[in-house]
Amino acid sequence: MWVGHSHAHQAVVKIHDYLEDINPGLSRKVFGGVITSAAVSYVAVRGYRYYRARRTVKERGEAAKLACHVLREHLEQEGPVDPQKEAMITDLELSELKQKLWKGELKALEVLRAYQRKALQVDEKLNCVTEPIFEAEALAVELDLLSPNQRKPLHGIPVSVKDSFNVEGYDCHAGFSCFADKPVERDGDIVQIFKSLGAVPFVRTNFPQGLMTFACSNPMYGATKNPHSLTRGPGGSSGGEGSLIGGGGSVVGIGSDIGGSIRIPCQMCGVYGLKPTVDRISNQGHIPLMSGQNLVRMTAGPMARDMDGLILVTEALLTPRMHQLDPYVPPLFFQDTLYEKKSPLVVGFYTAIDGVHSHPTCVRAVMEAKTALTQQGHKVIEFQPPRAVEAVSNLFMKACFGDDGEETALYLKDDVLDRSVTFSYYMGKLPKRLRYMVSRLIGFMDPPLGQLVVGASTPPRKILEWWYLQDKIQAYKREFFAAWQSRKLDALICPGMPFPAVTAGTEDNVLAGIVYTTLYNLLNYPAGMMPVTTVTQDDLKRLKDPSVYPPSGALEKFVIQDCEGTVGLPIGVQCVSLPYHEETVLRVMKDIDTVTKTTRN
Ligand SMILES: CCCCCCCC/C=C\CCCCCCCC(=O)NCC(=O)O
Repeated sequence: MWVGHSHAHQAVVKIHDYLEDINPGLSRKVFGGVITSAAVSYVAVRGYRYYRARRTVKERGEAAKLACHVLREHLEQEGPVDPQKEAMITDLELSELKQKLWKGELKALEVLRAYQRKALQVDEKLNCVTEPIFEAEALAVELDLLSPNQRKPLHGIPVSVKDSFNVEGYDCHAGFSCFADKPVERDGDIVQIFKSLGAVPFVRTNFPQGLMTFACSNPMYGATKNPHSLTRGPGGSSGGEGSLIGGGGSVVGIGSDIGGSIRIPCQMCGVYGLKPTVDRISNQGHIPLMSGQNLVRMTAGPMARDMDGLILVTEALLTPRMHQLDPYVPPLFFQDTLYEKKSPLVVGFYTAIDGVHSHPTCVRAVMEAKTALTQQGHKVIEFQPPRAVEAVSNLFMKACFGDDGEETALYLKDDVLDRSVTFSYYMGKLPKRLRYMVSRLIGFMDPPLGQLVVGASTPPRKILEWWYLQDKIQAYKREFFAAWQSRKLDALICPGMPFPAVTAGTEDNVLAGIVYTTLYNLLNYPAGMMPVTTVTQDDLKRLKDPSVYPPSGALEKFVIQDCEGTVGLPIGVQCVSLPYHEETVLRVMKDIDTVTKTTRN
């Protein structure tokens, strides 16, 4: 390096001397000209790339809108519809819909049409659909030709798909223009499995740029709204799914989660979802962001409008076919023995994690779930996860942001940046020492967020340090399991996010809330999220009482300030069990749902 540098230096000196010999002052002119042209070319190239990216973003967004318009026109041309029948179809719970399709009382095509129309209608209000999947029609027509004994478990069920999963013939770009307009050749595994089960993937749904935030907006498709309050966000990153399902435009969908992306929108939009153990459901064919990072891995999972729907779909998905497509999915199919076990369970509970206070409705939701489980004969005992904020900061954040945000920055180079990612993008751009100092400053205003950002700002630098990080994660997993075992737990209930949906675009103010969900990605425990209750006026009174909800940090102050208009917003409970015990998670969720569904305000 030094040798090359010294050669270059000598060459410059020689040219300089030569030019000065010809004409004194000429070298300044020549070098000045070279530097100016280099600078102008650099700015021109970057400017052109940015212009091209803006054009791609605009055209991609317009193409998606046009695709929705084309479908709308196609549906209108089909002639008169029976709105009552369509409303009956889209109001059915998943299990009822399945029965009617199985018995032949409903045709796959008429169910698809009802959902296409409903999804477009919901999308007009919430901007949750990115584009329709046109091949759905041919699939439905084919399904209607099958004889009854050829019907598969999810025969004719329409499924919405988060845009970050591969769908043959469509691009998969996560909001980065460098990936736009490059159609993929193969469906992602989970899409393939849904199809092989007879389901009909029919629309793709919105997400935040780069997927690493719980907002839901990107430059191509804009921001998605919450079905319960148009000024609030749906959560993310599977926010398009949450919004569409919560708004009634889909009965079941596919999301992904590395830090809460399935569970957060479930809480914010009042829907049901399951983040499985890594590799219980194949992840092949999801956009490969952070894919070389193996310490905390992204996982695909189902989201549904009702509890029985979530169970039905999970049971259907955990088939031998999944293992055939991806041999790294263990050959562990739906375990009826766990789900149907009659003996009472020991369920731990906590209402808050030290350092990040829990909104009174979130506390009440856990207590209502606790009462429900006790009524069902389970034993519910207190449990506090050890060192949660510290573990997420020092382990999860180091693993997930250990590249200094380089991967995202690479894809975003000269691209259009969405407002939802500016904080992490520019934090990544800061020189390391400055970033560390800024993180410390953030810590004065918002201690848990400061801790998280310090974690992200001090990643492992050498391979040996990565090994040590892996060791520390294993050690934390053992520590958590020892605490779990000491209480003889089968499962755990707790808040999934310690506040309801926040005003759209303000998610950065409450980032520290992610410790509630990311903990179970770090541990790789399966975790489900389900609606239990809604915010009441009385909860808001208690929110403003410092003895109930101390305004100790920036997050809490923001939640109090943002609480106007939150009455009626859904709040859920997170249910957790040991790795590969998805069936226990579902059993606990079902037992809570059986009681709380009837009394939900
Ligand atoms: C390297 C620069 C430092 C950046 C510091 C950023 C601090 C941000 C704090 C918390 C953000 C963590 C967000 C995690 C959200 C995960 C969402 C998710 O599960 N995505 C995966 C998916 O959609 O599949």
